Amino acid sequence: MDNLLVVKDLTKNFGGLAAVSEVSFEVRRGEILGLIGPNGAGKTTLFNLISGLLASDRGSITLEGEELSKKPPYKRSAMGVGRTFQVVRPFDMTVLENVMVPIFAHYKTAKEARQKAHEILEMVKISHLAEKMPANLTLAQRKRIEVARALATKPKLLLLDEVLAGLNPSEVAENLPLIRQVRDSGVTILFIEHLMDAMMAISERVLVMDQGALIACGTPDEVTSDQCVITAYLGEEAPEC
Ligand SMILES: Nc1ncnc2c1ncn2[C@@H]1O[C@H](COP(=O)(O)OP(=O)(O)OP(=O)(O)O)[C@@H](O)[C@H]1O
Repeated sequence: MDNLLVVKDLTKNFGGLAAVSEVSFEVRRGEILGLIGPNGAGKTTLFNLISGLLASDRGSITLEGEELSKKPPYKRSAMGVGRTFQVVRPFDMTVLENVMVPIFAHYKTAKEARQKAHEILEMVKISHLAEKMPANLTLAQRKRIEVARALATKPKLLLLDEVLAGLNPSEVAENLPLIRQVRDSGVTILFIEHLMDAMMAISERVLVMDQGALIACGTPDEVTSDQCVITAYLGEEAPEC
Protein backbone atom coordinates (compact mmCIF):
# COMPACT_ATOMS: atom_id res chain seq x y z
CA MET A 1 0.00 0.00 0.00
CA ASP A 2 1.34 3.42 -0.98
CA ASN A 3 1.20 5.76 2.00
CA LEU A 4 1.03 9.47 1.17
CA LEU A 5 1.10 10.73 4.76
CA VAL A 6 2.48 8.93 7.81
CA VAL A 7 1.85 10.31 11.31
CA LYS A 8 3.78 8.75 14.18
CA ASP A 9 3.36 9.30 17.92
CA LEU A 10 2.11 12.84 17.34
CA THR A 11 1.52 14.73 20.58
CA LYS A 12 0.30 18.23 21.41
CA ASN A 13 -0.42 19.48 24.92
CA PHE A 14 -2.13 22.73 25.85
CA GLY A 15 -0.94 23.23 29.43
CA GLY A 16 -2.09 20.08 31.21
CA LEU A 17 -4.47 19.06 28.42
CA ALA A 18 -3.34 16.39 25.96
CA ALA A 19 -5.23 17.65 22.86
CA VAL A 20 -3.45 15.09 20.65
CA SER A 21 -1.76 12.21 22.38
CA GLU A 22 0.65 9.70 20.79
CA VAL A 23 -1.44 9.54 17.59
CA SER A 24 -0.17 7.29 14.78
CA PHE A 25 -1.83 6.51 11.45
CA GLU A 26 -1.23 6.64 7.73
CA VAL A 27 -3.21 8.12 4.84
CA ARG A 28 -3.08 5.92 1.74
CA ARG A 29 -2.62 7.64 -1.58
CA GLY A 30 -5.97 8.08 -3.35
CA GLU A 31 -8.23 7.24 -0.43
CA ILE A 32 -11.04 9.10 1.30
CA LEU A 33 -10.27 8.80 4.99
CA GLY A 34 -12.82 10.12 7.47
CA LEU A 35 -11.94 11.50 10.90
CA ILE A 36 -14.62 11.48 13.56
CA GLY A 37 -14.82 11.96 17.31
CA PRO A 38 -16.89 13.77 19.91
CA ASN A 39 -16.46 17.53 20.45
CA GLY A 40 -13.02 18.34 21.83
CA ALA A 41 -11.55 15.00 20.69
CA GLY A 42 -8.58 16.73 19.03
CA LYS A 43 -9.56 16.55 15.35
CA THR A 44 -8.97 20.18 14.40
CA THR A 45 -5.79 20.27 16.49
CA LEU A 46 -4.58 17.29 14.43
CA PHE A 47 -5.33 19.23 11.21
CA ASN A 48 -3.49 22.25 12.60
CA LEU A 49 -0.47 20.05 13.37
CA ILE A 50 -0.46 18.49 9.88
CA SER A 51 -0.89 21.83 8.09
CA GLY A 52 1.70 23.53 10.32
CA LEU A 53 -0.50 26.07 12.10
CA LEU A 54 0.57 24.43 15.36
CA ALA A 55 3.93 22.95 16.33
CA SER A 56 3.84 19.48 17.84
CA ASP A 57 5.50 18.63 21.15
CA ARG A 58 6.57 15.19 19.92
CA GLY A 59 6.21 12.83 17.00
CA SER A 60 6.65 12.96 13.25
CA ILE A 61 4.58 13.75 10.16
CA THR A 62 5.94 12.68 6.78
CA LEU A 63 4.51 13.38 3.33
CA GLU A 64 5.90 11.03 0.66
CA GLY A 65 8.67 10.20 3.12
CA GLU A 66 9.67 13.83 3.75
CA GLU A 67 9.43 15.14 7.31
CA LEU A 68 7.01 18.06 7.67
CA SER A 69 7.20 18.77 11.40
CA LYS A 70 9.75 21.57 11.25
CA LYS A 71 8.43 23.16 8.05
CA PRO A 72 6.28 26.33 8.10
CA PRO A 73 2.72 26.18 6.69
CA TYR A 74 3.61 27.75 3.33
CA LYS A 75 6.28 25.09 2.71
CA ARG A 76 3.83 22.32 3.58
CA SER A 77 1.35 23.90 1.20
CA ALA A 78 3.97 23.97 -1.56
CA MET A 79 4.73 20.30 -0.82
CA GLY A 80 1.07 19.39 -1.32
CA VAL A 81 -0.84 19.80 1.94
CA GLY A 82 -4.05 21.77 1.38
CA ARG A 83 -6.86 22.45 3.82
CA THR A 84 -10.19 24.10 4.43
CA PHE A 85 -11.34 25.69 7.67
CA GLN A 86 -14.42 25.06 9.78
CA VAL A 87 -15.38 28.73 9.66
CA VAL A 88 -15.67 29.77 6.03
CA ARG A 89 -14.43 33.33 5.48
CA PRO A 90 -14.04 34.11 1.79
CA PHE A 91 -12.41 37.43 0.92
CA ASP A 92 -14.66 40.34 -0.01
CA MET A 93 -14.03 39.88 -3.72
CA THR A 94 -15.65 37.82 -6.47
CA VAL A 95 -15.71 34.03 -6.34
CA LEU A 96 -13.20 33.87 -9.20
CA GLU A 97 -10.86 36.34 -7.48
CA ASN A 98 -11.09 34.32 -4.27
CA VAL A 99 -9.68 31.34 -6.13
CA MET A 100 -7.14 33.45 -8.02
CA VAL A 101 -5.48 34.67 -4.80
CA PRO A 102 -4.01 31.31 -3.71
CA ILE A 103 -3.50 30.21 -7.31
CA PHE A 104 -1.03 32.98 -8.17
CA ALA A 105 1.65 31.41 -6.01
CA HIS A 106 1.41 28.18 -7.98
CA TYR A 107 1.15 29.32 -11.61
CA LYS A 108 3.56 31.48 -13.58
CA THR A 109 1.32 33.76 -15.63
CA ALA A 110 -1.99 35.49 -14.94
CA LYS A 111 -3.47 33.78 -17.98
CA GLU A 112 -2.47 30.35 -16.71
CA ALA A 113 -3.78 31.17 -13.22
CA ARG A 114 -7.12 32.42 -14.55
CA GLN A 115 -7.56 29.33 -16.71
CA LYS A 116 -6.79 27.05 -13.78
CA ALA A 117 -9.18 29.01 -11.51
CA HIS A 118 -11.97 28.49 -14.06
CA GLU A 119 -11.18 24.75 -14.23
CA ILE A 120 -11.41 24.49 -10.44
CA LEU A 121 -14.70 26.39 -10.32
CA GLU A 122 -16.03 23.97 -12.94
CA MET A 123 -14.90 21.02 -10.87
CA VAL A 124 -16.70 22.23 -7.74
CA LYS A 125 -19.67 23.30 -9.86
CA ILE A 126 -19.73 27.02 -9.12
CA SER A 127 -18.40 28.37 -12.42
CA HIS A 128 -21.77 30.08 -12.95
CA LEU A 129 -21.06 32.07 -9.77
CA ALA A 130 -17.59 33.25 -10.83
CA GLU A 131 -18.46 36.96 -10.85
CA LYS A 132 -20.68 36.91 -7.73
CA MET A 133 -19.69 38.19 -4.30
CA PRO A 134 -19.56 35.44 -1.62
CA ALA A 135 -21.63 37.51 0.83
CA ASN A 136 -24.62 37.07 -1.49
CA LEU A 137 -24.28 33.28 -1.69
CA THR A 138 -25.59 30.44 0.46
CA LEU A 139 -23.41 28.68 3.04
CA ALA A 140 -23.35 25.58 0.79
CA GLN A 141 -21.98 27.70 -2.06
CA ARG A 142 -19.45 29.43 0.23
CA LYS A 143 -18.27 25.99 1.37
CA ARG A 144 -17.60 25.16 -2.28
CA ILE A 145 -15.54 28.35 -2.59
CA GLU A 146 -13.52 27.18 0.41
CA VAL A 147 -12.85 23.83 -1.30
CA ALA A 148 -11.97 25.64 -4.55
CA ARG A 149 -9.48 27.89 -2.72
CA ALA A 150 -7.84 24.83 -1.19
CA LEU A 151 -7.66 23.11 -4.59
CA ALA A 152 -5.96 26.20 -5.99
CA THR A 153 -2.84 25.29 -4.01
CA LYS A 154 -2.51 22.01 -6.01
CA PRO A 155 -2.78 19.72 -2.99
CA LYS A 156 -1.81 16.07 -2.99
CA LEU A 157 -3.50 15.73 0.39
CA LEU A 158 -6.58 17.81 1.16
CA LEU A 159 -7.72 18.24 4.76
CA LEU A 160 -11.43 19.08 4.77
CA ASP A 161 -12.76 20.46 8.06
CA GLU A 162 -16.54 20.02 8.26
CA VAL A 163 -17.43 21.01 4.71
CA LEU A 164 -20.98 19.73 5.26
CA ALA A 165 -21.65 21.30 8.67
CA GLY A 166 -24.57 23.71 8.85
CA LEU A 167 -26.06 22.60 5.53
CA ASN A 168 -29.66 21.39 5.19
CA PRO A 169 -30.23 17.77 4.06
CA SER A 170 -30.68 18.62 0.38
CA GLU A 171 -27.52 20.76 0.41
CA VAL A 172 -25.63 17.89 2.08
CA ALA A 173 -26.86 15.54 -0.64
CA GLU A 174 -25.64 18.02 -3.27
CA ASN A 175 -22.25 18.74 -1.69
CA LEU A 176 -21.37 15.19 -0.59
CA PRO A 177 -20.49 13.89 -4.10
CA LEU A 178 -18.06 16.80 -4.37
CA ILE A 179 -15.71 15.00 -1.98
CA ARG A 180 -15.57 11.93 -4.22
CA GLN A 181 -15.21 14.10 -7.32
CA VAL A 182 -12.19 15.87 -5.83
CA ARG A 183 -10.62 12.54 -4.90
CA ASP A 184 -11.28 11.19 -8.40
CA SER A 185 -9.34 14.16 -9.77
CA GLY A 186 -6.24 12.75 -8.03
CA VAL A 187 -6.38 14.35 -4.57
CA THR A 188 -6.17 12.21 -1.42
CA ILE A 189 -8.69 13.26 1.23
CA LEU A 190 -8.70 13.31 5.02
CA PHE A 191 -11.90 14.86 6.29
CA ILE A 192 -13.54 15.75 9.58
CA GLU A 193 -17.30 15.47 9.71
CA HIS A 194 -19.93 15.20 12.42
CA LEU A 195 -22.66 14.01 10.05
CA MET A 196 -22.20 10.33 10.66
CA ASP A 197 -24.34 8.93 7.83
CA ALA A 198 -22.67 11.13 5.22
CA MET A 199 -19.24 10.34 6.60
CA MET A 200 -19.83 6.59 6.60
CA ALA A 201 -21.32 6.68 3.08
CA ILE A 202 -18.29 8.25 1.51
CA SER A 203 -15.25 7.11 3.53
CA GLU A 204 -13.25 4.06 2.60
CA ARG A 205 -11.68 4.04 6.07
CA VAL A 206 -12.43 5.98 9.21
CA LEU A 207 -10.24 7.19 12.09
CA VAL A 208 -11.88 7.79 15.46
CA MET A 209 -10.43 10.12 18.09
CA ASP A 210 -11.52 10.59 21.67
CA GLN A 211 -9.87 12.80 24.30
CA GLY A 212 -6.78 13.32 22.16
CA ALA A 213 -6.19 9.63 21.41
CA LEU A 214 -6.85 7.59 18.29
CA ILE A 215 -9.21 4.89 19.54
CA ALA A 216 -10.16 3.12 16.31
CA CYS A 217 -9.27 2.87 12.64
CA GLY A 218 -11.00 0.71 10.05
CA THR A 219 -13.75 0.47 7.50
CA PRO A 220 -17.04 2.23 8.33
CA ASP A 221 -18.56 -1.13 9.31
CA GLU A 222 -15.63 -1.98 11.56
CA VAL A 223 -15.62 1.29 13.47
CA THR A 224 -19.38 1.54 13.92
CA SER A 225 -19.43 -1.90 15.55
CA ASP A 226 -16.35 -1.16 17.71
CA GLN A 227 -17.29 -1.09 21.40
CA CYS A 228 -14.71 1.61 22.22
CA VAL A 229 -16.24 3.91 19.60
CA ILE A 230 -19.78 3.30 20.82
CA THR A 231 -18.65 3.98 24.38
CA ALA A 232 -16.85 7.20 23.39
CA TYR A 233 -19.99 8.52 21.73
CA LEU A 234 -22.10 7.63 24.74
CA GLY A 235 -19.68 9.63 26.89
CA GLU A 236 -18.83 6.74 29.19
CA GLU A 237 -15.52 5.62 30.63
CA ALA A 238 -14.05 2.63 28.79
CA PRO A 239 -10.86 1.60 30.58
CA GLU A 240 -10.25 -1.33 28.23
CA CYS A 241 -10.03 0.90 25.11
N1 LIG B 1 -5.24 26.92 21.21
C1 LIG B 1 -5.74 26.19 22.20
N2 LIG B 1 -5.42 26.45 23.48
C2 LIG B 1 -5.89 25.68 24.50
N3 LIG B 1 -6.69 24.62 24.32
C3 LIG B 1 -7.05 24.31 23.05
C4 LIG B 1 -6.58 25.07 21.93
N4 LIG B 1 -7.10 24.52 20.80
C5 LIG B 1 -7.83 23.47 21.19
N5 LIG B 1 -7.81 23.35 22.53
C6 LIG B 1 -8.46 22.29 23.31
O1 LIG B 1 -7.97 21.06 22.80
C7 LIG B 1 -9.02 20.08 22.79
C8 LIG B 1 -9.20 19.56 21.38
O2 LIG B 1 -9.78 20.61 20.60
P1 LIG B 1 -10.09 20.44 19.06
O3 LIG B 1 -10.64 21.74 18.58
O4 LIG B 1 -8.92 19.89 18.37
O5 LIG B 1 -11.24 19.34 19.10
P2 LIG B 1 -12.21 18.85 17.94
O6 LIG B 1 -12.23 17.37 17.99
O7 LIG B 1 -11.83 19.49 16.66
O8 LIG B 1 -13.61 19.43 18.45
P3 LIG B 1 -14.90 19.93 17.61
O9 LIG B 1 -15.49 18.72 16.99
O10 LIG B 1 -15.78 20.52 18.68
O11 LIG B 1 -14.41 20.95 16.61
C9 LIG B 1 -10.26 20.77 23.36
O12 LIG B 1 -10.34 20.47 24.74
C10 LIG B 1 -9.97 22.25 23.13
O13 LIG B 1 -10.63 23.05 24.11
